[in-house]
Amino acid sequence: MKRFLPYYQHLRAVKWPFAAGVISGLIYAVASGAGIPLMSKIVFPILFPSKKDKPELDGLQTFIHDRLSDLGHDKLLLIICLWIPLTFLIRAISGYANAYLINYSGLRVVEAIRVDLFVKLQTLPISFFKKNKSGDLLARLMSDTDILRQVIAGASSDLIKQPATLLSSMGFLVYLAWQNHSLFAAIIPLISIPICVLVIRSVGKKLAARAKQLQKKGGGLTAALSESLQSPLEIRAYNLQQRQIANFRLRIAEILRLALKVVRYKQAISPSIEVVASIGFAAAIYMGVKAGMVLEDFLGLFGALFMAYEPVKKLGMIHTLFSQGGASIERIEYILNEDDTLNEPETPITLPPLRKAIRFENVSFAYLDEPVLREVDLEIPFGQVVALVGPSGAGKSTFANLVPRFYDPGLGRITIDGIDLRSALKKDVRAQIAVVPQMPALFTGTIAENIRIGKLDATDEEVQAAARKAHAHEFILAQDKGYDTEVGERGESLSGGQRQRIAIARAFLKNAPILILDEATSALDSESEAMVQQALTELVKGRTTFIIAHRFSTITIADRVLVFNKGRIVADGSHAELRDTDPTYGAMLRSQMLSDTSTTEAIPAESVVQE
Ligand SMILES: Nc1ncnc2c1ncn2[C@@H]1O[C@H](COP(=O)(O)OP(=O)(O)OP(=O)(O)O)[C@@H](O)[C@H]1O
Repeated sequence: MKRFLPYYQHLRAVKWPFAAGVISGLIYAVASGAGIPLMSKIVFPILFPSKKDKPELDGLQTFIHDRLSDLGHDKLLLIICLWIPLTFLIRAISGYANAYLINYSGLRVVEAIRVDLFVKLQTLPISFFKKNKSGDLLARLMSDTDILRQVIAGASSDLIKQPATLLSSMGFLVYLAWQNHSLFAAIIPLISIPICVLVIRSVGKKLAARAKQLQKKGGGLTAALSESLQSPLEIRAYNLQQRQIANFRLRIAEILRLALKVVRYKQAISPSIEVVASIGFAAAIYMGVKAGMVLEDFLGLFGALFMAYEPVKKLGMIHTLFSQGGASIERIEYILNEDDTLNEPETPITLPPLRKAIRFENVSFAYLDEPVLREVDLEIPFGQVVALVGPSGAGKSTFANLVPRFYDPGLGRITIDGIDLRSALKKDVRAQIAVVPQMPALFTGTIAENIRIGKLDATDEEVQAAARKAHAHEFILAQDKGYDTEVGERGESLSGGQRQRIAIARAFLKNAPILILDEATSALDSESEAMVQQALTELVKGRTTFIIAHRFSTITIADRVLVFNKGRIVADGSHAELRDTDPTYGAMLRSQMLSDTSTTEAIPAESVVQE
């Protein structure tokens, strides 16, 4: 329960509906807790003949009793017959208002938590997404917050109403007992309430453990599902359907097993409380009769006891809800409390556009323990086009990813015109960089909207000019609706080359002084390849460019080549220099020529590098 308190701060935004909800809960409690037993205590004895001459009443009760008696039997009967539905009407309206308003407040809380989670996910470093599966994160954002909504909505409406009902009926019981000594013995069965609490606590604990496992498995299932939905090609190409189905069945069966356990514990609470309560009732009857209790007193006692056990039962259910919700809170907090490992500086320095050079000063970096970049020390003057080559896993992408601060160096520093990247805001660093990834992501929306990502306020003319420079204009016009063509979820309707050209158009539009380009490893068709090549030649002009090169054709547009091997730069120079002086690079080129001189334009660089 304590764990949920911080989230109730979101209620500040809905304080009035929440307050109205609480007040209706109190009205509900008074109407049901004290109203009904009160009727049976004061009113029914007037209407129904009893063995007892007159009920024992206190001053106020006698006053009410006398006024009611003065009305006459028939009139009173009419009033009571109206009073009963009226009491229930008040109970119904206040109960409804309470449930609606508290649910509304609960939903607003969940809405705020979902937004907080999303905001947090936008700021977390890339490393967080590498270590967590997107499906699991999705489950935390959607299913866990939904469970939280159920908890807040389910619990909140009762959280005020039920304790208030319990208190009012218990207060009434104590009051009755105070008035009538014979009742004292009869309220002793109330000690069965603590027994109920014990039952609730122990079941709640078990339920919490199972709920935690269940939510975790649920996250795993969503992750597996999203993986499966994202890889239809591989699944079919490798005939993995049966394996996927078997895997899915296994997960579902495990989830079913855990879900049933949760249901068992959840459903056990109410009947257990009823059994304990029925023993309490039986004890009340026994002790009441032994103490010489009269029917009117017993009716009052019975009503109040009934009203007292109902909230205990409901509170038990709330406890189970909180136990289940605790597991979700834990999973939500995993995201909310994640530290941003790429801290912003306390007093950020304004980063002017790059004019002179980017420097890597003795930079080393490790994702885990093993360094993947070692003592990299170099300067890249403004406007230089640098090709990064070397075997797979040599550290090329890691090197390029340090420039936009996707990661920070473990040792050493990277500067732009002498300013350490870590002393500027991440958004300012990234504003200077355009990135064209290997498989550019296209967002849901039109082609124009996808290009406009480079500059959100770009005019249609600017978008088209960028597309022309990227050699994308023609194929865009050939689409059904030209620039207004919707691209699919992952841009599946476009070819790899077309997607790259849209990403290049984005980069043209962004017009940033630094460009990072990760070439597509898959071969583009020769026309697309030529288009991309032409677009790139244009794009790199006047920008400091890093190209993770997979094609030798790319090296021809580079001023400088960095050869990576096992995290070190083992050769650094122009294509011509390295070709003549560096044996590794020379070997790379020779192997390429040996492999097939006719396809030199499309041979992946790393395929010819021997470690
Ligand atoms: N997020 C990560 N967590 C842990 N290790 C990683 C991570 N990303 C990369 N690595 C490891 O770091 C090393 C360098 O990887 P990097 O991607 O920089 O190589 P690369 O030269 O770009 O390779 P490729 O050409 O295949 O993309 C590899 O051994 C890789 O397994």
